[in-house]
Amino acid sequence: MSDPRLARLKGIAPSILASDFGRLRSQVEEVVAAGVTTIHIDVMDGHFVPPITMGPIVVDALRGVDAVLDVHLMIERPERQLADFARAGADVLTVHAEATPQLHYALGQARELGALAGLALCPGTGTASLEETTDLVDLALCMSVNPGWGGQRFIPTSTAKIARMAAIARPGAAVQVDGGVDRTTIADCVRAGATSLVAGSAVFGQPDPGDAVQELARLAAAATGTAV
Ligand SMILES: O=C(CO)[C@H](O)[C@H](O)COP(=O)(O)O
Ligand SMILES: [Fe+2]
Repeated sequence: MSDPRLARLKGIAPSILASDFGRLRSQVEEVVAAGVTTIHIDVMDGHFVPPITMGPIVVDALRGVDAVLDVHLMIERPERQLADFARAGADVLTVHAEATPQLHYALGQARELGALAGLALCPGTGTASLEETTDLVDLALCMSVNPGWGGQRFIPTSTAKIARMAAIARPGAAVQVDGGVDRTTIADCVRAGATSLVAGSAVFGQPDPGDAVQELARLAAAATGTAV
């Protein structure tokens, strides 16, 4: 039987990186009330990418929110931290292929800890690691910017890569795109096969995040003729 969290991974996944951390919980509840079923949490360690953002205590602070907590680990050797994030309430643990020589182990570990396992690929990384591990991958993440910062421009070649990853991903897996997803890029991502659309600036950078998320969802649905 398919994990019920996979169904909730569909649609817009607001990234809290662009939120106002002084009122994090209420900002998250605002987008959940607007229909969102996934919250994207960007963890950066100052090594894999230069910035340092948040750790398990922020995941724990969002415990009980009515959404899948989707944790994008931009950290080196993520297998060493997976248990802490799982204990904090992560539903999805996404690791980067570039961050560990133990990718197969890390994906299996994420599942053993009760989370869905995600595999992220940077823009310069090919899809071979997804081919090798696809049976273990619940979420295939195509980075459409170089990881590390919100508010960057979408790299246009990403749409072709989304399609390649969607073709490799196991049936039922989420295909996620992250970086520069906004009103102008979202339709192409959906047409290419993305089922989960991370948006930071295009949601929390807007005057009304609830309205912004609903507009993005409308554009995504219009791109396929169905709701995503
Ligand atoms: O993983 C990330 C950056 O490394 C973020 O999820 C992503 O950049 C979202 O921000 P925006 O929608 O503003 O591009
Ligand atoms: Fe992210």
